[in-house]
Amino acid sequence: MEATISMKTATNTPTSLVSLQSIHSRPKFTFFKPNPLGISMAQNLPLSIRAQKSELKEAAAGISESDALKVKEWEVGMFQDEVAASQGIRIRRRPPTGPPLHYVGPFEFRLQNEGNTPRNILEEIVWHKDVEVSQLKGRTPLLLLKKALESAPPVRDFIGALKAANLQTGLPGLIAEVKKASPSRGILREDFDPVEIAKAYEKGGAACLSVLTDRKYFQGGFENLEKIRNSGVKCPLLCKEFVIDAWQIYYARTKGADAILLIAAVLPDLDIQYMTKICKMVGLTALVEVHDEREMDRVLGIDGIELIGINNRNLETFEVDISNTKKLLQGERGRRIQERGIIVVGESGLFTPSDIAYVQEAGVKAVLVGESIVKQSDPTKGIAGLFGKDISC
Ligand SMILES: O=C(O)c1ccccc1NCC(=O)[C@H](O)[C@H](O)COP(=O)(O)O
Repeated sequence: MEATISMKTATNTPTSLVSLQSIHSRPKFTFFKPNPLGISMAQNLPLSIRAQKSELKEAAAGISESDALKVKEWEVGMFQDEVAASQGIRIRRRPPTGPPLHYVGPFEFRLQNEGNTPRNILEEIVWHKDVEVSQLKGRTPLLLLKKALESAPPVRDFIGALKAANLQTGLPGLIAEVKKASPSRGILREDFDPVEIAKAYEKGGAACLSVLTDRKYFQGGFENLEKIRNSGVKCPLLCKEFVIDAWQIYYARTKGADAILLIAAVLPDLDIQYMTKICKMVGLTALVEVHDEREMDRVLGIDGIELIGINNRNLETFEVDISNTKKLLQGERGRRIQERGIIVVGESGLFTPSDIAYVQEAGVKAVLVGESIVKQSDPTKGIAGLFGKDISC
């Protein structure tokens, strides 16, 4: 279906449209670049419009540098999903035909179709995040964030803490997750006090903490990350987010994160490459998460990866299977990981000492655990139960 274009008044005309119109004097060039509110999408433009791209390029010659940059951004946005699909990524960054809201005159109506309905929960989260991040960026531009980095709390060594715990206990270092709810499990803990839980985890021997910052789907927030960071808890903190834009990396650092999650099911190779570099620039550790062999092979093809998480949960179906960790570490992949000194984290669905032993046997040096410990009335005891012994020393 062709993109349906909705514009109520000149005041809500997407800025990208305005800028492209200013490049072109002729009205037929009414291009719709993906914009912060997803009002219209370029990815699925009909071929006739795509063909005009070269014409646009020609017209762009001689325009100002900032307008030329906007044309480039438009081109990149246009092919984003095609590039992702060629790497086996099924998650589309934005609804290809725009959101289901449409306006005719003063009326607003919903028209649901394949192009504006998310195929699964991960895609829904990503589409929502895209709008959320665009709005946040509008309020705090990157330039301001970069300035704020100067007063951010110092970075702690995330991988160092995991290695030290592994050496000390002979067990995988624990990344304990501060999570109130999740799409698959609903509310995990009604009496949710993030700082109290973080302190209980630290007391129980957690090496690092993972803090959910997504509000809509996990009932988390950046205020939780900040509060934990300012509470005196010493464990390095992972910002558990759905990163789709480098801006979020800077933002997480200003809020006191020491590490951040990058999900290979969402991010094409170039994004992972570019984002891991930005992480290094600002001092953050990147935990790059994979779920299947293809994602693992893509990530192993990228230089500078130090920490890989294998998620046992399929984020599209919610199916959990801890043998996934073993499957992805077998044979050549496991050897390459060892050779390169990459630390692997086993993630999701770990409930018992035998689950921990199973993923350790498979080759992980760390585990990321949420549900099984956050649900315990005393999370400190929950950690001892998970490992079958007290790991605080
Ligand atoms: O858990 C979900 O429902 C979920 C849905 C969509 C995207 C991500 C999701 N979870 C993130 C995680 O995988 C877990 O928070 C993490 O690995 C800990 O898992 P668990 O120990 O099983 O709580």
